[in-house]
Amino acid sequence: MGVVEKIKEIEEEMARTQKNKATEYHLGLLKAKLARYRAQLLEPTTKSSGAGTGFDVQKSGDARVALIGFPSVGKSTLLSKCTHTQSETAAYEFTTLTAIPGVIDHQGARIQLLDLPGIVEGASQGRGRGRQVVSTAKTADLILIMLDATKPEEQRRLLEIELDAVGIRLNKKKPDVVFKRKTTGGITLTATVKLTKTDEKTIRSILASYKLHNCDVMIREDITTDEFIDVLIGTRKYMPCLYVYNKIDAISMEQLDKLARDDHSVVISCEMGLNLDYLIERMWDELGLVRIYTKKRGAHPDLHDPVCLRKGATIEDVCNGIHRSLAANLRYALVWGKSSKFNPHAQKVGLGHLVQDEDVVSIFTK
Ligand SMILES: Nc1nc2c(ncn2[C@@H]2O[C@H](COP(=O)(O)OP(=O)(O)OP(=O)(O)O)[C@@H](O)[C@H]2O)c(=O)[nH]1
Ligand SMILES: [K+]
Ligand SMILES: [Mg+2]
Repeated sequence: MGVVEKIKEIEEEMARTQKNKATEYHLGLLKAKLARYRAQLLEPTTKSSGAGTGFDVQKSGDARVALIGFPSVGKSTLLSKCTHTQSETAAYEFTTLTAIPGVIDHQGARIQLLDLPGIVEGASQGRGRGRQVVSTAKTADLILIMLDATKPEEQRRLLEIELDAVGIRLNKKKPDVVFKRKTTGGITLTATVKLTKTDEKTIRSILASYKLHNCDVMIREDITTDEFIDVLIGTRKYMPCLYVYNKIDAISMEQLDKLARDDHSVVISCEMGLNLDYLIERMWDELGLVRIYTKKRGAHPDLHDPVCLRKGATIEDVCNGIHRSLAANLRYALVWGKSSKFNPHAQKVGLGHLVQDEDVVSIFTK
């Protein structure tokens, strides 16, 4: 029996099994087994099989955003509207057959927007170009799930299931669990909070099913069994995501109002150019980019070409963003702006100083 059939069999057994306290343990084991088979499916078996490898598109700019959706929801139309790149659009499905990159210039930052082929149900099990699409999506900093506002709401769930099956966790934080393999000493399991969604017995048997007989596990959050399996598998990707409902020109105000209510959703019409600027603003916020303007001694800061970094960046990152030998030769830096203790005056800082959006930085070398 192939892996796909085994997966199907387990899924059927899970669907047949009623969820209650008595079956919780058995379901936990099934879930662990399922996760193992899915991981196998995603590993390339031979070099030429292509499974697990994405489209070969060079990363460029300061961040990458990937467009995922069923066919004909308007992904290529969005790329063509927001960037200078034209991607073929048409009323028939699977118009786009490869990854097409475009660039959005926004507030001095360059965001790469990747148009991708539409995916179909079952994509995670190898249907269509699904696996290639999702592997490429994993290389992005933000996912835009594009949906057709005129289609049933269920399409969103179906897409989420596909992404979940390949280990992409949307808008979720990594579970707060410390897991350490050892060579001897058995299993030490501690929980600093009360576990209400799973229990010690389930966790121990899952560890056993993974042949993990020596390890330290410290659980610091009320996790589910699935979240524990994610920690064990370790290759999960936790990614921010916006749900973009397109074609709002074709729905009623009542429907629109309902779709726009969700925290992570943005409603647009590519064809009518509605709300596209707002979508870019939201992408900017989700990406959490910071712009740092550099200033040479005695000159005005360069406001046209900032160094773009992630929230949490330090002076060291700023140095590396300018030239790779700079950090090693830093004497000190002067910083003006929100991160300066003496704002509006400059503060003298070292490599570890955290910078903030729109800071101005002068670097002094040895
Ligand atoms: N009514 C309406 N139609 C739209 C809108 N945006 C795109 N379309 C139409 O939707 C159809 C599909 O658009 P595409 O951009 O090719 O969709 P896609 O998601 O790239 O499709 P595939 O590449 O086949 O997966 C085209 O006929 C577009 O004209 C919109 O905002 N409103
Ligand atoms: K299309
Ligand atoms: Mg397309």
